[in-house]
Amino acid sequence: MRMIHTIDDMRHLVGECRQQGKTIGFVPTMGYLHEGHMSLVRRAKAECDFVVMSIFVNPLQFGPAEDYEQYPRNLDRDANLAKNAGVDAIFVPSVNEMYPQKQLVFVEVEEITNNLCGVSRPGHFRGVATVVAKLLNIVQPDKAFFGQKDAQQVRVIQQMVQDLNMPVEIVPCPIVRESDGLAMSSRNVYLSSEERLQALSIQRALLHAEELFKTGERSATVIEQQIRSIIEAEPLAEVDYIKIVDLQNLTDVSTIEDDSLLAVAVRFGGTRLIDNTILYVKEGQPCFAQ
Ligand SMILES: Nc1ncnc2c1ncn2[C@@H]1O[C@H](COP(=O)(O)OP(=O)(O)OP(=O)(O)O)[C@@H](O)[C@H]1O
Ligand SMILES: CC(C)(CO)[C@@H](O)C(=O)[O-]
Ligand code: BAL
Repeated sequence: MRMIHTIDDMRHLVGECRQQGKTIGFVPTMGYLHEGHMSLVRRAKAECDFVVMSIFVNPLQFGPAEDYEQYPRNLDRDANLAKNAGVDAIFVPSVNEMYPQKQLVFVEVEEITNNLCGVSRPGHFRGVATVVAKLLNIVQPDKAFFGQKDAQQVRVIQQMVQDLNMPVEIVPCPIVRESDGLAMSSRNVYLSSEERLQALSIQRALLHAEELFKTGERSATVIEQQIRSIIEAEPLAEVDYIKIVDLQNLTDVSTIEDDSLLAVAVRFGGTRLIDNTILYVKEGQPCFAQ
């Protein structure tokens, strides 16, 4: 596996792959790898000849009071995991390599960033869209793989690629969970054992919501209230949001008449966790993640 630190070297490697007629799959991450990331790699390997993973904690997507400095980092561990998973190259640029001077150009995705994490984390999606646009320009993949855990992020990237005519297919991949149901996240390492135990209420609440939905409940308010009461029964839980939104435009819905996203963000201690499930109304193909 190659470890690449500069944009020039990355472009050179990608050029070689192209000359050999290989398709390129790209898995962007912020590192501290877990099974969720590995599931993206497996999908990329199944669908592409050459797999590039980026590991870059992007300062542009963190707010001033957020955890940019504390974000867990361990390049040796990540490089080993990536190599064992069959990643062909990791792209590990420095902040200076990605932002050598003051960035004056940003990608702003409107409307679908006006809800959910876009409200709690002002500027977050501008930072995400901008760095993903840069990474896509550097790696020039045929396909890029994103986790459904960050459901709003997937929608934002899909919209960016569509509106800016970027020649890449965005592949959403299902949420991977710990055996007890907690969605895998690099931030789970921040949780104390008590916080972690109480965080299981998120998955319990989502499963309860799915059951309600399956038995015919279509009131978003009823489902949201029941989820809230399950999560808030945990003394350490502080709900940021619990929302059912339209799957395409991410606006609030009151009655679930179309495919919808049930998304939650909850803090346990200082750790903000997100999770979600899709409530499909339409028969047939899921339109968001397979
Ligand atoms: N549990 C998971 N299942 C599937 N995909 C995941 C999971 N966790 C992260 N991913 C995906 O991996 C990619 C990189 O995410 P990232 O490096 O931010 O990991 P993370 O664990 O989500 O970190 P954090 O939530 O703490 O920021 C994203 O596309 C993200 O959606
Ligand atoms: C897509 C991403 C790598 C951009 O920094 C990040 O938001 C993430 O890890 O989900
Ligand atoms: N997984 C999304 C990256 C972030 O939380 O900043």
